[in-house]
This record gives sequence, structure tokens and C-alpha cells, in this order.
Amino acid sequence: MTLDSICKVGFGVEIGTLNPNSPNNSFAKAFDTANIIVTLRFIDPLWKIKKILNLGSEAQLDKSMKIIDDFTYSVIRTRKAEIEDAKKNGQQNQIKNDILSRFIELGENNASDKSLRDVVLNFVIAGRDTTATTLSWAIYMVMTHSHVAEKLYLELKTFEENQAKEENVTLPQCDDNDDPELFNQRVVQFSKLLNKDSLERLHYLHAVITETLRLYPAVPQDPKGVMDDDVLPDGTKIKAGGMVTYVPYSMGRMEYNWGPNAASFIPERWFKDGVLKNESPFKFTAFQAGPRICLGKDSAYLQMRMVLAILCRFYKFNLVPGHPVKYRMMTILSMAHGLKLTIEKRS
Ligand code: HEM
Repeated sequence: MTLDSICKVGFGVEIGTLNPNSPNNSFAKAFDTANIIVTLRFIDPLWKIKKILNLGSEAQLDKSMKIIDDFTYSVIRTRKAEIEDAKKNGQQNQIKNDILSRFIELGENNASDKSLRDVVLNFVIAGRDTTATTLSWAIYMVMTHSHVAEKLYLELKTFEENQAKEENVTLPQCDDNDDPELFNQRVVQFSKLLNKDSLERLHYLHAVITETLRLYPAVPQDPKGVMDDDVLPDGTKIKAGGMVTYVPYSMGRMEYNWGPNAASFIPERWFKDGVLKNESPFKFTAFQAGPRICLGKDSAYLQMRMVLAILCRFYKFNLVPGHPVKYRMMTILSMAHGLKLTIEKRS
């Protein structure tokens, strides 16, 4: 879902990986393969030799990159042609709103296809697994904290009723969960009430997402290479060629920062006197802080609120008994064995 979404936003393409009728999407598969192989380079000291000899994982990476490049370059050419046509015909309002079109339109015409490819793929990398993995952890947190699930459900039901009243919408009757047609109608109706402004009203949902990111930050550690000898503000000397890292995973669990209940999942900690509060990004570091703070933070919250609002309004989740939930410490804090669960419809 997050890949479909970022491809739409990034290049204006519906790749439809969730469509049950579409075969395996070769771009999606190649993207996953390339992502894994590039990450494994960090722990495979032989990768450079394999690359020179075009062997094993590096040969596979080459093949995957070809599929990714063919797809990306063909979209770049299409968007460039569309924009040129629109400008020639004075139809600038016909230009699409995706990130690639914006980059081409806003004077990046002279940017090479390769640099446009890098921009767009950077967004896909930054915006896909981060939100996907956070959604998994959030669902896990909700289903293992029943009072949170109930409080969230109540917020969503109340929101649905108030929003429908405000927009003069009649909600379909909801006492028969076994009628799939009716159930679908209700989900669609609820989804139509969700937009950027209305989602801002769901404060408890926001706190659930933020509390999830405190304990399970999608980017668990964020290392930086040192280019030149330097001295940090606290006097620590660092040498060119070394590494400096900050670790959101540890910082989110430090009692020094969050008090004695730091290890517990408590969305209420994000409220002060009943009002949602913000923490400094230098304390809550899941999105980085300062000039390199995540560019997609608002977009990530929007997407995650939208998905969780629909899922938690209409379903109750239960972990498949015995399924192990553990993290896999790679670039992204994903679940080592995925999240196997059963769902129950809610009225
Ligand atoms: C839960 C979701 C997300 C988390 C936790 C997250 C976290 C981060 C972090 C920690 C960085 C800093 C990396 C560094 O130190 O250079 C970053 C950068 C970035 N993120 Fe996100 N991100 C999320 C979602 C997204 C989404 C949805 C998008 C795009 C729509 C996005 C786009 C970017 C971009 C473009 C950068 C690079 C900014 C720069 O280098 O100036 N992110 N993100």
C-alpha cells in the first residue's frame, strides 16, 4: 500500500500492487531485491569484489537496477513530454501534481534524467518502508493494549458521527456486519470523511502514532560519516573518516528523557492538561532534527492517520497465537517475521 502511494505521489503512476488481479509487479519486486542487497553491503566485506566480477548478489542487483531504471526513465520521459506539450499549448493547469512533475516544471528541466531518477527513487526509499513499518508496529501496539484500542475506537466513532452531522451525510445502518456490501459502503463512507483538515481532529490517533515512533522509530539509528576533523559543541573531538551516530531507538527509551515508565506504551504522555503537546525534535528524534529533518514528516503522518483511522474504526486485531514479534535491526526497524494477525469486524 505504501509503495502504491509513494509511486502515485512521487511519479504520478498507479502501480496497483494491491490489485488482486494484477500479476507480481516487476518494479516492486526489483525494488525490494535491490533494497535488501544494498543494505547487506554494510555487512558483506566481499561485496566490492563481487561487484567487479559481477557475481552472486551483485549480479542480481544489476538485474534489479535495470528493471528499476527502465521503469523510472520511461516515466521521466513521459512526464517531460507531457510538461513540454502543456507549456506549448498554454495548458499549465494540466500538469500533474506529482513530485517528479514539480521538479521538472520548477526549473529542473536541465537536470539530467539520472539526477531526476535519483530524486524520485530517494523519495520512494524514504517514504515507503518507513511508514509501512510504523503502521505494523502501531497495529501491534494497539492490539496488545486493549484500553488503547477501545479509546481509539471511541475517538473514531465519535469523529464519524460528528463529521457526518457537519457534512450533512447520512451514515449507512451498521448492525449487520455479515453483509459485505453494506460493510464496504460503510468503510467507503467513513473514508470520504477523512481529509487533511478533519484528520487533524484525531488527537488520540496522533498520540498513538507518535508513541509508536518513540518506542519503534522506523530509522532506529542514523549514522553519519565524518568528512573533516571537528569538535562537537560538548568538546568531543572527532576525526575525518570516522563515524558519528545518534540512536533514536535508545533515545526514545531513556528514563532520563521520558521518566520511569519510558519502556511502556502510553499515548497519554503526549497530552498536557488534555491538550496534545509537541516535544522538541532533539528529544523525540524519530524524524531527525535541525536542517536535515525529514521532509516527508507531515505527509507520513497524513498517510498513517488515514490508514489507521480506517483500520482501527472497522477492525479489531488479534495476534496469531505463538507468532513471534521481534525487530530486525537493519536500516529500517522492520518486523523480523512480519505481523500475523486475525481480524474481527467492528460495528
Ligand atoms: C514514519 C515515517 C518516517 C520516518 C520515521 C522518517 C524519518 C526520517 C529521518 C530520520 C530522516 C533523516 C535522515 C538523515 O539523517 O539524513 C529522514 C529524511 C527524509 N525523509 Fe523521512 N521519514 C518518514 C517518512 C517519510 C516520507 C513519507 C517521505 C516522503 C514523502 C520522507 C521523505 C524524506 C526525505 C526526502 C528525507 C531527506 C531529507 C534531507 O536529507 O534533507 N520521509 N526521514
